[in-house]
Amino acid sequence: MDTDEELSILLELSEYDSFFDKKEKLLQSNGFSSKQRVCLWSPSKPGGTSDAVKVLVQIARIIHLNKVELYFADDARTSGEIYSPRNELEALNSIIPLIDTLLSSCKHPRTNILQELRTTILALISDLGDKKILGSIVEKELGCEQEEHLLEWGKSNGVRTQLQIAYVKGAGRGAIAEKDLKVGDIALEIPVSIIINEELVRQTDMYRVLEKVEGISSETILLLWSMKEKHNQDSRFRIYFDSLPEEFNTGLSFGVDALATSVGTLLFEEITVAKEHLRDQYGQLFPTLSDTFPEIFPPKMYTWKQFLWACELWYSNSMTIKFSDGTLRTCLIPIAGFLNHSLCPHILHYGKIDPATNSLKFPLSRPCKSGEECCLSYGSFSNSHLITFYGFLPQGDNPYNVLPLDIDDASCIDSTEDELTSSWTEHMVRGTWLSNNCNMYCYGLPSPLLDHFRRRGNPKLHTKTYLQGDLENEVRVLEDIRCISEAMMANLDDPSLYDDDREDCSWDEKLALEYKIQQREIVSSLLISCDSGIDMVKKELRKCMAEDIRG
Ligand SMILES: C[S@@+](CC[C@H](N)C(=O)[O-])C[C@H]1O[C@@H](n2cnc3c(N)ncnc32)[C@H](O)[C@@H]1O
Repeated sequence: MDTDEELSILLELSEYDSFFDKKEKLLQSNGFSSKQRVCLWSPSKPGGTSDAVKVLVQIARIIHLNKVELYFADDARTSGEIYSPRNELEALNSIIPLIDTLLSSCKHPRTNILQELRTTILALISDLGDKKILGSIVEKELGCEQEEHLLEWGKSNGVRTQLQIAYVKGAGRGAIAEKDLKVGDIALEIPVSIIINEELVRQTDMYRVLEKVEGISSETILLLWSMKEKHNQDSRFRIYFDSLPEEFNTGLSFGVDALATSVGTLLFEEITVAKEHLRDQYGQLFPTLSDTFPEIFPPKMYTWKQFLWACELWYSNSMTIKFSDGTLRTCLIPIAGFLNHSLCPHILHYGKIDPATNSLKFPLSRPCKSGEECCLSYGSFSNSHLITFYGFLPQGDNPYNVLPLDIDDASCIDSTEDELTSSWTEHMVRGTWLSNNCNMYCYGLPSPLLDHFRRRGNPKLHTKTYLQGDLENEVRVLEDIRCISEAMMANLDDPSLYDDDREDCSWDEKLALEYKIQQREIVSSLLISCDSGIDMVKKELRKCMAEDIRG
C-alpha cells in the first residue's frame, strides 16, 4: 500500500435494520450517511485519532440504537452524550472487530494508528464500567452447598467457567468473577448437552399426549415437563432442580394488598393481564389432562400453585437461544441461570450456539474485575415488566422504564411527512430528567410525541419556526401532553399515605409502593416539563406579537 494512502474505517447501517429509515435520517441530521467512511489518517490530516474516535462512536451509537432508545433520541446531542449504557457498550464493541479486520489485512505503514485506536476504544469501555450506576455488594464469597454441587456437576459435564457463585445484596445468588476478566474473555461456556430445551421432552410419553393438544406451544410443553421433572428423583437435572428456589417472588405472586397498592399503575395492568392469561391457559389444560392421563399428569403435581411456580421459573430464568439448525428455542441453562441483570451488563452477546464447540458461550463486552459480580442484560425492559416477570426493580435510572401512551388517533400519520420522527405508531413517555435537551421545541419530551401532536394541530407544519401560528400550535401541543399527564397523575394516589406502615411491609407491598413512587416521579417530571415549555413558548409568543405591533 502507498504510504500516502488514506487509512479509514467504513461504518455501515444494515439495510435489513428494522429502523433503517429512521436511523438513516438521524445519521443524516448529524452529518453522516448510512455508509460512512471515517478517515483515521491521511497526508492532509496527519494528527491523532481523537476526532476520528468521536465520529466513529457517534455513528456506531446511532447504528446500534434499539426501539426505545431511538424513540427518545433527539438529534441535538453533543458527541460526548450517551444514549444508554447498553447502547454505548454495543457501539464501542462493534468498532473493535472492524479494527481487527483491518489490522489483519492491512499493509498500511501506519497500522500503529489502528493499535492506538483499539486501545482508546478499550479504555472507553473500561471507563463506562467504572462509571456504572451502582456496583453490587457480594455478601458471601462462597456459594452454599447446593450451588457448589451444581458447579461441580456442570464442570463434570463439560462446563467451563471463570465465575463462582455467591450471595449478592438484594439479588439472591449471583456470579462473581474469580479473576480479572477482559473484553473478549469467555466468562462461561455451557455445552448443549446440559441445556434444557424442547429436544429433551420429545422422547417422553408426556410429549406424545401434548403434541395432540391444539395450539399448544413448545414453551408450554416444556413448562409442564419441568413441573413433573422437578419431583423426579432420577432426573438427569436433579442437582439443577434442587438448586432452584421454593418461591420466586415475582409480580405474578403478588398478594391482594400489594395489588391494591399498585392500583392505577402500569404494574397493576401488567400483572393482571399476565395472571388472567395464565389462569386461562391453566383452565384450558387442567383438570382435563390430569383426569384423562392421571399417571402422566398426577393431580397433586399439577395444581394452580405449582403451575404458577413453573411459570415464574420459566419467565425469570429462561433464555432464548439460537441453535445450530437455526431454530430459536426457549431454554433453561443450569449455572448461567445464576447471572443477574444489569443496566450496564458485562455480557451483551450470548444467544447463539457455537457450532464449532456445540456450546453456548458468554463472552465479556466489558471487563469484570476479580471479585466483581458479572451480569448480563435480560433485555431492555420497563420496571413494570421486570417486577411482573422477574420480581425486582433495577438499581439506577432505567432508560427503558417507559409508560406507553394510548393515544386514540395514533394512526393519523401524514404519509408525505418527511420529518425524522414521522412514522411512529406507538407513543410513550419516560422521566424527562433522562433527557439533556430542555430547550425550545424539545422540553425534555420525546420528539415523536411532540411531532404527533404538532401534526394533529397543524398537518402542514414542516418546520419549527418562531412565527406566531407555529408558536400558538406549540402551546396547544404542550397543553395536550399536560392534559394526558394530569389524567395519569389523577389515577395515582399519593404514596405518602402509606408512610406509617411502610417499615413492616411485605416484599410485594414494598415493590408495589416503590413502583408507584417511581411512576409518580415520571408523571411529575412530565408536568414540570410541560409547564416550563409552555412558559418558554408563551414568552416567545409575546416577543413575536410585540414585534408584529412594532412592525
Ligand atoms: C436468572 S435468575 C438469577 C439468579 C438469582 N439471583 C438466583 O438467586 O437464583 C433471575 C432472578 O434473579 C434476581 N435478579 C436478577 N437480577 C437482579 C437485579 N439486578 N436486582 C435484584 N434481583 C435480581 C431476580 O429475582 C430474578 O428473578
